[in-house]
Amino acid sequence: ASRFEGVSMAPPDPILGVSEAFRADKCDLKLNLGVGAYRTEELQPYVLNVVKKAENLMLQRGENKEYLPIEGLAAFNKVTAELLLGADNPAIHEGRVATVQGLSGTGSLRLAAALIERYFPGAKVLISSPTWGNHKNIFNDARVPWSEYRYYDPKTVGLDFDGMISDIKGAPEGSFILLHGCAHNPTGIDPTPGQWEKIADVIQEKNHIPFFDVAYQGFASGSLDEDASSVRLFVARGMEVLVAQSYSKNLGLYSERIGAMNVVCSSSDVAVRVKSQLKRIARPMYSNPPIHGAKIVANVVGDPTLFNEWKEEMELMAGRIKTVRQKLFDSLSAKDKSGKDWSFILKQIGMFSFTGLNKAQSDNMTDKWHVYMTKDGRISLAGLSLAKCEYLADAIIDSYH
Ligand SMILES: Cc1[nH+]cc(COP(=O)(O)O)c(/C=N/[C@@H](CC(=O)O)C(=O)O)c1O
Repeated sequence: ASRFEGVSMAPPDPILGVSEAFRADKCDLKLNLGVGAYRTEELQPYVLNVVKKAENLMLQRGENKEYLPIEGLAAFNKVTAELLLGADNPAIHEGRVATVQGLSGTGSLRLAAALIERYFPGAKVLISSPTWGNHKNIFNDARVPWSEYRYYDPKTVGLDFDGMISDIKGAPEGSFILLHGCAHNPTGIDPTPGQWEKIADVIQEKNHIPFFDVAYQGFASGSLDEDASSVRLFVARGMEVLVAQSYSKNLGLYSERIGAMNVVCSSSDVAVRVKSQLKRIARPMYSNPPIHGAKIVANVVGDPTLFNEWKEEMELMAGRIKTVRQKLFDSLSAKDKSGKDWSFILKQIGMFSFTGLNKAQSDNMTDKWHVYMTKDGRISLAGLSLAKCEYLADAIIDSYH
């Protein structure tokens, strides 16, 4: 008998497992609205033109394959902090930002979780209810206790702002509050600028530490600066802030695993020490990060022409999702005779729409209509074409009623 006999079968991942089921489906009507990955109107994966141009540049220049430093590519770390905070941000000029290249958003969140586990024993992380399917796994595996703050209100299909504020107020002083910088996953519901001000107030009052997950900068509104405004608000108030970044969606670098962990500290002396400890955590975890994605980001942002072209392509991607969102709303409104108000779909932002379908109804979407989505009722509009909106509306209406 095997020595690994005691190893049980792990359950499929709630998000990435959906793509596996989709691939196994032979029906040609099938629709993958599971993973948050952009597809074109032809439902094909999309490699941005600027990425291809940057890669051609890199090939011409010839690159060696030497190890990167533990903290990653310096040119990348510079531009990623500037993209997030604005190149003129005083925190950057005062050397108060500790930035380490991470294995995309997931790896960056994991680095932060390890730092919290090591230096804030007993501290809790508060995460939104609901939140991205992998947040709980990351903190569980890093042995960081977490609890939830109210976020989604099924009655209004909107933000339970009062519940959110009271749960953040009620948390033990000095808790980490995990916030989605923009395009909240899975609800697509973001606080208004006024609500962000109040969230910052209560976090400051309670001496909590804000911890942003920024996986969609530029992808939500189409503007890099607008989508970073929540983070910049907290930094402008002089708060110390943790920010995990990902270039999976906004630059389409999903499998390059390129992201960053930024810790905005109150002094440069502290930032230097924090960075040194992030390196100490990274070295035994994966030693040093992959170069290719970091070079692409540094080359795209470092060249004004490529940078502008990237911004145009981001607006195109965000724009396509907005038209698909509108078309889905129009199809649902035209077809549904029940008088249900579907306008919540238009109020949501980013890649996802939180349909309110429960698990059984989501199962019906898959079993009967071959529409693949996550069981919390989330659909990725990035995987939807205008041509398929009517079909999807039929499936949703059939599953709802
Ligand atoms: C909020 C959020 N944070 C971090 C990540 C991690 O992405 P990375 O590729 O590690 O940078 C994702 C990915 N979300 C999509 C894909 C996934 O689940 O991994 C999703 O929600 O479908 C997020 O939606």
